[in-house]
Amino acid sequence: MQNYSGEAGLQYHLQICKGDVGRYVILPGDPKRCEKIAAYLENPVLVADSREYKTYTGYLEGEKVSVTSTGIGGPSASIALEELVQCGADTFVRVGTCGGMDLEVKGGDLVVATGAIRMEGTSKEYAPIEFPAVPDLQVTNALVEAAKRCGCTYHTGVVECKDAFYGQHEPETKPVSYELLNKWEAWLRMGCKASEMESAALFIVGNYLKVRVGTDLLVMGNQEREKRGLENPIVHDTDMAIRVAIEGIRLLIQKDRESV
Ligand SMILES: O=P(O)(O)O[C@H]1O[C@H](CO)[C@@H](O)[C@H]1O
Ligand SMILES: O=c1cc[nH]c(=O)[nH]1
Repeated sequence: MQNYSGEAGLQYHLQICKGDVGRYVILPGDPKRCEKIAAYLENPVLVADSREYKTYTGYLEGEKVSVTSTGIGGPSASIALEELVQCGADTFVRVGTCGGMDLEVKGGDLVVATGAIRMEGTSKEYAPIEFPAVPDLQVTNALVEAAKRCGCTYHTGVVECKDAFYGQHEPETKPVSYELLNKWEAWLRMGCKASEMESAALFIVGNYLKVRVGTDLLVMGNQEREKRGLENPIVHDTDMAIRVAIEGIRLLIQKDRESV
């Protein structure tokens, strides 16, 4: 590939090299979430800050663990994953926010994704649409176990990924409202838990690159509950989702050590 970075081994967008990151990487969307996550690591160091990609590296259980923000949407998330894998990372937990869809999913709950609807563009540039966007089973099991240990209310199930945030929240205002509304109704009928933007691309790129990817998400609110006049708490605090991701990584480190 053309070397845009000008320096051997330096990744063009993330501005990181081999050795800068650990095998395990936590992936928030928002760069501002990186500090909060890094605070759970031992001796965290900011290793790069480039575009929407901020990277910290520290330690958990004596193992190098990193945090890299992916920005919003599949295009930037896929770049982050590709460049992190080039630097030796192979296990990823996306820790993000989402909007609840299923009526049982309330603001403040967590969702651990068991699959993602590919209503975004990036994953289609990797794999035909028939290929499902599924997370790694070991990472997903670790996140479920972590959610239990953290004592939070969590749901497992399929999340919807799209490119237009306002297509989710104001579908009736869009020229293609007929398509957005009909598909949304189908996702609800299929029991989809929540809507967010990056997991489908991360799962598909993860499958392609043969690395492990899983997702846990804070539910910020639920527009379907709002629509029906049901109680609809709005929650912004991502701390529990972060703690679940950290505990999930700890469990994976332990399991990976046992299996060598
Ligand atoms: O909070 P993050 O991780 O950014 O995730 C969600 O928030 C953004 C939209 O507000 C999208 O990136 C969506 O997936
Ligand atoms: O409703 C929401 C909340 C977070 N992220 C989304 O994509 N949608």
